[in-house]
Amino acid sequence: MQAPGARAAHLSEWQESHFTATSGACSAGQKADACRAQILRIQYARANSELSPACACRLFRRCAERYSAVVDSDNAESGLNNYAESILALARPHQADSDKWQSGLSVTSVFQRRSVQEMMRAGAQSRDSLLAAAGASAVVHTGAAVLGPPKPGVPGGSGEGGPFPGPARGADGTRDIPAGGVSGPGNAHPPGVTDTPKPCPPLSAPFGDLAPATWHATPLFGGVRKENGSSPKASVGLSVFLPGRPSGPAGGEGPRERLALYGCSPADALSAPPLSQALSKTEDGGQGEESRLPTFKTAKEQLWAEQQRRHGPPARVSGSSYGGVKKSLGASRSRGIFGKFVPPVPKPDGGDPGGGMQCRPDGAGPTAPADERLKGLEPKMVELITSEIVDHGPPVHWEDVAGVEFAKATIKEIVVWPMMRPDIFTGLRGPPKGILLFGPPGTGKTLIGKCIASQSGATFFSISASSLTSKWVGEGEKMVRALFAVARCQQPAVIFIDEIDSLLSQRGDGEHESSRRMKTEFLVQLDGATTSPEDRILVVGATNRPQEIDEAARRRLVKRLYIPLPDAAARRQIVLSLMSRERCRLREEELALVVQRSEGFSGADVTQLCREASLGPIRSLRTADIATITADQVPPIAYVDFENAFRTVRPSVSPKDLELYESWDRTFGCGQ
Ligand SMILES: Nc1ncnc2c1ncn2[C@@H]1O[C@H](COP(=O)(O)OP(=O)(O)OP(=O)(O)O)[C@@H](O)[C@H]1O
Ligand SMILES: [Mg+2]
Repeated sequence: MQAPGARAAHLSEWQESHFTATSGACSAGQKADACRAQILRIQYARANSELSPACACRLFRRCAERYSAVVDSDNAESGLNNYAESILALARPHQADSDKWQSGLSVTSVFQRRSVQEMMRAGAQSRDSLLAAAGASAVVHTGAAVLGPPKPGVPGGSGEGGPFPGPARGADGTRDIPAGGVSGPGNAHPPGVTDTPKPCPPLSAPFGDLAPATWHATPLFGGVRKENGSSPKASVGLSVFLPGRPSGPAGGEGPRERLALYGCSPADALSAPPLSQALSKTEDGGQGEESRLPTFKTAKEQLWAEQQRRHGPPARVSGSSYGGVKKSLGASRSRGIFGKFVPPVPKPDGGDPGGGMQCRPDGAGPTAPADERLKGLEPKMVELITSEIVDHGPPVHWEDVAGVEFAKATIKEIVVWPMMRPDIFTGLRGPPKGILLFGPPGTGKTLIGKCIASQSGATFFSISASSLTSKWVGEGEKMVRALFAVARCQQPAVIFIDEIDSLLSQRGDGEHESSRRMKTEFLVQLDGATTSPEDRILVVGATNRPQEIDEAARRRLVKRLYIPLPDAAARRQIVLSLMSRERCRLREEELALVVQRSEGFSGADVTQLCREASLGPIRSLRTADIATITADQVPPIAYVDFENAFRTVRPSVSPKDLELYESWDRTFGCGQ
């Protein structure tokens, strides 16, 4: 017996949960919780003999009815079953991600699970005792009765004959006991078979309905009210993803139908996300099923299989790794699915945009170039060009280059537009094939080169002439030939030669033989590239010593653009751009002062000035503070830091040098 105090507390709990379960102010979840708590309390009270069996049974039934009304109601406010609906709707598309995914749970297998059998036994036992006490007229021992929720819409759907909901009810208020129905509580067979066998409702497909068609499969997890095959769940699943389409049973579709419905090709489906791979294994084996289903292939595998089917065994590396406008030739680029070497040139028949280099079957590298134009070149050299000379730098935009508006406009006209509309830029309008960017050091010539690389969409070969002369001593001549040959195979192409003066300086008596040969070769190639009308190769040279360039080369670099020191607006743009990445408290008039005082600075000098100024706030700190300070505690850059920076940063270009550039520009330049 309980103490009076404990009993009082017990009573108040009863009242409280009864209020919660019936109150209109409580949410459906709270009501369900209260009902569950009440059921537990009834069991507890009955076990302590506080309630008579009949009373316990009555209370239990009422409570269970209330509970199932909440759980099974589709009403978004008063019921919980809407959650189940949405979860099922969410789960359904994941099944569609993979053709062969299916749950390990099926109508048959779920009843063979030990946990389900234990539940069935326990449920049947307790129901037996309660129903017996209440004098119920029918006993139902079907697995579906245990697991299946009551039928909303059927009065007393939870079963007036007991607390456990059942799948079907006869007109007399007792449950249908199917023919051949399972009679024992521990029976692990599937639920009863109806007299007229019906196909499985397709909606149970997400949970792996693989039961034979003769089973009248009662939905295992509730919520499906109609069992006539036109379940609302099917339309829920489809209406989410296929608005406007006639809803039909999703589970009944074959893979092809589903693919067609979802508007993707089988190839798309094969390249489905890894989720499909993860789901491709059923929970409890399902190996037998797996062997009947089409094998899942990744897009890569499929591509490889198709290539093998079409072209036979791989004698050469596929060029399919080339894809974008900017062709990938370098070491850092994708090298195809199995290939070690990415051939740099297209097949002569044009069928394969990237193929061209024969690979040894052992994958040890290229043997002989397949393209006629690469014949006679050392494959090693071709590969060097493709891996080292093709540009890989971060993208540079036109806005990153401050000032030099005329040069930028001209380059756009010569490089970008002809690439965009080669049909317009023909004949007289044909773009020049050689450009020379000249001007004082640090004015952005190399930067412009990088910008052309990013923006032109052509294959961009960037080489420093000094590396040609120093790195490949004695081989420079071959290198130059290989460079132009590869570029010819990779049209449209831009060859950017930085410090071109060291390659094309005036030929003199004291010159080394190999250097002279290389220079001659360059001129020959430049001539070929610039005179051949069908070649779409642009050579861009940059130099800060234009006066040293051989006149023969100068003639071939027809557009000679002066890249001068930045004017005030350009200097302002550089400062603003650099300071925008830092914490800086420069007022407008202070910025104007910085711009004014940096007159005569090159772009590189202005950059250096800003670097120096940015160190000012750090220098103002004590050494001890530097060790402990957080990044946000560093004081912002102020005008005083620029004042200090001006003490150490001076212009790198002298007025005398400037005079030389301007005079050369007046003589040979193509500026306004
Ligand atoms: N017009 C500019 N706009 C923005 N930044 C510039 C500009 N000019 C120079 N710079 C800055 O100076 C740096 C050096 O420029 P760059 O290497 O392009 O000069 P360069 O003209 O090629 O010099 P050199 O003749 O010595 O090779 C750039 O990385 C950039 O930070
Ligand atoms: Mg440079």
